[in-house]
Amino acid sequence: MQQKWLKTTEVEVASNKLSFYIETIEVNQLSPLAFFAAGERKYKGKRFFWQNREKTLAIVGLGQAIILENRRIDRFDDIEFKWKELTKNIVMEEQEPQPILFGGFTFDPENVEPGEWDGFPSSYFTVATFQLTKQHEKTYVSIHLITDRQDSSALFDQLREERDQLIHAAQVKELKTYEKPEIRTIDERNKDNYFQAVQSVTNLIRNHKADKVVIARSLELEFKGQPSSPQVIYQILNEQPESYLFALERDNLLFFGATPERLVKVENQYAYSACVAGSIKRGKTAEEDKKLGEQLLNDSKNLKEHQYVVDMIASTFKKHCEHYKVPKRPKLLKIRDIQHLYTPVEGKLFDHATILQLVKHLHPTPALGGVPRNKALEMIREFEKMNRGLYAGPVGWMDADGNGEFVVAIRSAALIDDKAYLYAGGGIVADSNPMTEYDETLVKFRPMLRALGGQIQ
Ligand SMILES: C=C(O[C@H]1C=CC=C(C(=O)O)[C@@H]1O)C(=O)O
Repeated sequence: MQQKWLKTTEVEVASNKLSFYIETIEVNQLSPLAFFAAGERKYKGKRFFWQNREKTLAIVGLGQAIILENRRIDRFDDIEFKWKELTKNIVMEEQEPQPILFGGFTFDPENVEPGEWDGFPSSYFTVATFQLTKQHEKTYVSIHLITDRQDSSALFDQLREERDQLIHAAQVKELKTYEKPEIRTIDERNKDNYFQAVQSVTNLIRNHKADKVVIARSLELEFKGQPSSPQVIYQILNEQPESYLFALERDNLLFFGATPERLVKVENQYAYSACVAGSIKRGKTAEEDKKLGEQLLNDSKNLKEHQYVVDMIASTFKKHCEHYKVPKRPKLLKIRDIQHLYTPVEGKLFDHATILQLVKHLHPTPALGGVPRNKALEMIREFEKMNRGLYAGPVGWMDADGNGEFVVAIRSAALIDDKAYLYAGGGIVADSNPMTEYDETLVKFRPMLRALGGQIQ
């Protein structure tokens, strides 16, 4: 095992007498998934995984140096405040990977529907005890210890030993291939309610009660046996490498997915977002695919759905940026099962603007909520009759300098013991048709369903 020592940093955390110890080493040849899997025995339920769309960054977390969670109305501000407190004395060198806060915000903290998300807080973030960062072909492993104990050197030595064991396990074991899980049953939960919800919402939109509302539904899969987290992450790594891949464990729940949709990325006070709304399937041949793409680019219903998202994201950038740009027309975003209308938006943030303030104001965009936002949220609560949990919520990471990236957690599923819950929805406007919307959810279920060993049509 070749390792290059960087340094150990001790930082006093402002008001609560905590110290934040950080030690980072550079390591050779380490698969992020193998590192994640090395934590199976000791850290199951306390891990996360991230790979960006460009595949220039992978982050894995094992264990929890600290958990920041809340069930508050001011949930974004609360997490931001606590993270700033924790990190305000941290000074890192430019090339050094920083400790990151990883987690997510649920779609709607006011939703009280019982189900698989019972007990889940409306914000859930952690700093990992062991953080692997793979960035531009270099891999680092950091230890984070946040403690109020004065005599933590023995504890830190123990963590060093454990880190070396984890690295060793991840390096020497052959890169494992995992079978797909075996499904026993698939249940289209509340299918009748979905059709009714789409119909009722369409009628309300026609009566000018709202302009657009996104209605979703879920599938329940039961497996023969219990799939493991590395097993299902392996499948999305293989099958959806062109998407953002994320996985977050909390006790026996694994929320994971492969989303095409960035909510916001901030790098050195520049912000990047993406409007992704309006969909059509992929063609079986290149010719058919091109035709379908052209059809989508000229379809007034989809263009309308898309424009609501562009207007909202542009107006948020206007409030937070010195300058920003939005292309006039959408392009196509083609991923394995589906093509979307896509408009990237970018801008230079004002000095005081932060990634979490952008997340707070952007979520939910009309790609997942609707227009007007509050009316759409009320209608989703009334008609959807399910709790989205983290589905369609912001999931991602940020560092102490305020850089980070959050995606919209669609094309996702919650895996709990021998069951998985898959989620998909679509934008409803005045000329929506329930059967077409239903078919679109089938296409959107496909990536997660295939990863979990099933298929539709
Ligand atoms: C709500 C979902 O997709 C959104 C993102 C892209 C396209 C969408 C659409 O065309 O309706 C949705 O707004 C989902 O995948 O569950």
